[in-house]
Amino acid sequence: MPHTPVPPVLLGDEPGSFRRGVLAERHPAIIRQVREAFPYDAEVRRALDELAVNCTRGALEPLPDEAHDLDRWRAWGLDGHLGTSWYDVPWLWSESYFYRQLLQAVGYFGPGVWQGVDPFRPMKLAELESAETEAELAALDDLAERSATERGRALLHGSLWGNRADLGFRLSDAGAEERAAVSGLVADDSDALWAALKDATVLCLVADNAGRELVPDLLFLAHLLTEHQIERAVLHVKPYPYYVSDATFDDVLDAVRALVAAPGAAGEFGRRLWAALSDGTLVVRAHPFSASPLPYADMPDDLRADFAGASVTVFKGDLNYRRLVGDRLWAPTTPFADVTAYFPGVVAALRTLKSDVITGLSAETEAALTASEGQGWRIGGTRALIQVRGV
Ligand SMILES: O=P(O)(O)OC[C@H]1O[C@](O)(CO)[C@@H](O)[C@@H]1O
Repeated sequence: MPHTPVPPVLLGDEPGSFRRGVLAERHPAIIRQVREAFPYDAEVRRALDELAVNCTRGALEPLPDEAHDLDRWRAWGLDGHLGTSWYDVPWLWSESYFYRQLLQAVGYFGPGVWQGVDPFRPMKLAELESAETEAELAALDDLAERSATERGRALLHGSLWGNRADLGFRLSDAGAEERAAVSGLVADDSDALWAALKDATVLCLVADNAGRELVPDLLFLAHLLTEHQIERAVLHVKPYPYYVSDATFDDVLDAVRALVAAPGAAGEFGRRLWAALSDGTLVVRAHPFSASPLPYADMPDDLRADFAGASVTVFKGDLNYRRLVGDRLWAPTTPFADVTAYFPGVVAALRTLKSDVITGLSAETEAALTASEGQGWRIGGTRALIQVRGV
């Protein structure tokens, strides 16, 4: 990035900022919700209550000596942050460690009966089984009449706007679901994406949320496989529950099973996905780095090799975008190509805007957004983009 000034990494310390609100208000709200999700025993409830106090008023505490991933967190910088206020370490670090500590509190890593029980599963399932999801699946029947090109474009946009479905975001912004999406994209490289997909063999999709985002992601992959636009899809999910609704392998199975059980075109998509998982043309990976508190510029070699082997890698959602470009307050006109120059191969971002980080806007777009909304467009979840580098 020869000419791009690099702003500092975002912290959550600025009073009144969206980021501080996430740490000070969203995190305790998530703990309250988790506390009600299952009949947790007294030990778990106590651990959750302690975390609720610690994460808003205290400093980062260590993981247990026997934690299976202690060395990994140390390699990611744990020792340098212990004893520091949650507000004074990088925001991404603070958020990621919060979810790791939440899973510790509920006994997710065991030993014990709560081992492997996703504390967010009731919320995820409620969404997957909702009337909204049912209506979205029923709408697939109309798509069947359209040309493959039109279907592809509709499914790409379904996957993009599926990113509005984010249970963590809705928890702290109750009006998010009702606010109308603004259909014009703030950046639209979709032609470049289709051009890259024309000669593609392998597509990597780095998933974001389960349920109403993962379902359209899977539909998009099924379409590309069915139309022989790609030979293989690699779906990266989280290795454990994270940011409330982020997709894990269990969520992939729930989504595919829901599709298979659906009537009409949705059921056909489901059977296509089932077959693709069985024959290895759809592969799911849950790399530990997918839930790391670090930007993708710091990814390990094996993950880099995975992305390098893909014709195109698509990053879904706001958090993945923050990690792709670096969690920094870039000037909005900073070229997306500059901040992703480190990435091996063609990379695309499909994201609705739910945090301050943004790159790749034209000066005109930034001026128009700011004139109409101040800085609210950055975090409101009503705006979206498709950005591509490397075609
Ligand atoms: O599900 P997404 O799109 O990654 O969004 C995650 C949300 O959490 C945040 O990281 C804030 O915690 C925002 O970036 C966004 O509101």
